[in-house]
Amino acid sequence: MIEFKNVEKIYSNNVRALQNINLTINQGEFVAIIGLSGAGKSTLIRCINRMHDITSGQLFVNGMEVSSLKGGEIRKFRKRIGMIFQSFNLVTRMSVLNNVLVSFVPELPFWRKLTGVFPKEYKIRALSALEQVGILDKAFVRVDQLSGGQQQRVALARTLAQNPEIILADEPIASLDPVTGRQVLNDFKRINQEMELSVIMNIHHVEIALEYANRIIGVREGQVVFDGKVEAVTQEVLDYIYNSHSKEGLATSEGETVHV
Ligand SMILES: Nc1ncnc2c1ncn2[C@@H]1O[C@H](COP(=O)(O)OP(=O)(O)OP(=O)(O)O)[C@@H](O)[C@H]1O
Repeated sequence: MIEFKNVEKIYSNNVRALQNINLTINQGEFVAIIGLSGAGKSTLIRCINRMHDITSGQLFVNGMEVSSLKGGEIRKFRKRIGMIFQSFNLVTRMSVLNNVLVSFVPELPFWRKLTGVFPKEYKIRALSALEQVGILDKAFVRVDQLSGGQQQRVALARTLAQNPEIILADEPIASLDPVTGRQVLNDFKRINQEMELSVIMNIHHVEIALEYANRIIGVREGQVVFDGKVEAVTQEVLDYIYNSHSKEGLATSEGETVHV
């Protein structure tokens, strides 16, 4: 479970990227965070794995207060939270398998780090992660020979090899065409359902967010202005999240959370 309690994030340039964030995300949810560019979506996601420190309030992940973690604790904590980026973050001149194996490097003893020899058990875990995303046959292919969609699957496999409880995805399909993007999100959805992994994803394509997520969080000017089920997202809600609706307020028949 992820809990934000009155979270605020002010960057060093005094930009208040998040304010009064109160959210509870249960294990196994598939959440899409939507909002205009600059609304605070990436900041919200990146506070969860402490890529950014919050300024005030409290943020808990499975009961652990994220701000209180130190040194090695942060490393261990991050292993439980996979992160997927728009740009895939792969080493394109290496093979698919080696890109997945790289995620184990911090766990290896020094001599193995030097020799680059991975234990069999790790190779099996890496291969099985590739199988989960349907690209086992590409294990020995160099990443730069793959399509964008296949590369994003390698990134997902690298994350899955760590057995995470949560996957944070920052615009995972922004570099892909809509058809390939949907194929990648089909993997996210299947993994979310089969493994009960939580998926929290920032996304600009609203129609795709509504198609894949179970819950939508609308962020506007650093605040959560909508939090509810996909079915409750009306045009009026979208207009409000995307700023074209006045700040007068918004009522939903579903009793969803709407902050004004
Ligand atoms: N490292 C940073 N230092 C200072 N200000 C930042 C930093 N990162 C983001 N901001 C500011 O914080 C606000 C929220 O940015 P954030 O990247 O979270 O928005 P976003 O909704 O993810 O936008 P986009 O959809 O364009 O990625 C913006 O005003 C942005 O300029």
